[in-house]
Amino acid sequence: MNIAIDAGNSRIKWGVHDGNRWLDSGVLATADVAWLSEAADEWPAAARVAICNVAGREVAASIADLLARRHAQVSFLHASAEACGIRNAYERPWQLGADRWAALIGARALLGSTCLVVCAGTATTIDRLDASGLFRGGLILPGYDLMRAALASNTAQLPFAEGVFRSEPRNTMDAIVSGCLQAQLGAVERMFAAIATEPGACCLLTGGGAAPLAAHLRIPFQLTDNLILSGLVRYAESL
Ligand SMILES: Nc1ncnc2c1ncn2[C@@H]1O[C@H](COP(=O)(O)OP(=O)(O)O)[C@@H](O)[C@H]1O
Ligand SMILES: CC(C)(COP(=O)(O)O)[C@@H](O)C(=O)NCCC(=O)O
Ligand SMILES: [K+]
Repeated sequence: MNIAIDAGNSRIKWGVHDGNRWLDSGVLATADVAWLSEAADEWPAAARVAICNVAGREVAASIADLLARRHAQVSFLHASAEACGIRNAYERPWQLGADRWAALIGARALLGSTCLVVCAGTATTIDRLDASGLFRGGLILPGYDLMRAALASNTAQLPFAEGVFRSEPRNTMDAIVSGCLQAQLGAVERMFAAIATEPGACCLLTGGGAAPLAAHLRIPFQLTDNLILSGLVRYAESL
């Protein structure tokens, strides 16, 4: 039995996996990390726990503390030069976010072909994994909600926009929504253009902000819930 915990900048996602399927899962705001202990009370005590955390030391310490009282086998995943059949071409491999590393491990377990791994969370990351298992590099940009929030908080006239995606927006709300979405989509599609001719090239899309991107992407893609959690299970199984 494995428990996977993905602590992101907005939300903590967790799941209990029995080797074949997810038995239980949940989501909470990262600010409410203390509530994770309620969920942990229900987890099987003998399970291995694998965690990726990009939400800072305090969140890591809170999670480690609440698990120490319940689970003996707790491992935090950190990016490295190589793990689970993936090699990391980052200049400083350990600098790569642990969530991106977990997503790459999850992607490799799902596909053997070249792919783009897109995690649409607080930030959007767009990572290139080749058919040999080499992570070649990737992009970090503000997520779609963060882009809209940045406009709202740094301009006098722009609100946090709830508009409609249009090719030729003719009001402020639609212009913001369309601009921020086009920025996300354009980055993904431009990165995909570099791998499009490779056999089986595909884009895996995950994260809380995946749906608005999925609605408009013009490349072959798979929406994959739990990509990061699946990568964590794979990592836990490799220990
Ligand atoms: N119900 C929701 N609560 C919070 N965020 C949501 C919700 N639905 C969609 N989102 C979007 O999902 C993002 C968080 O996704 P997630 O993958 O959990 O990110 P992170 O790993 O950065 O915490 C938010 O920035 C927001 O854009
Ligand atoms: C890029 C991220 C902020 C994404 O975090 P998220 O949106 O999932 O909360 C996180 O993976 C991170 O802090 N990475 C470290 C820097 C890097 O990956 O190069
Ligand atoms: K992300």
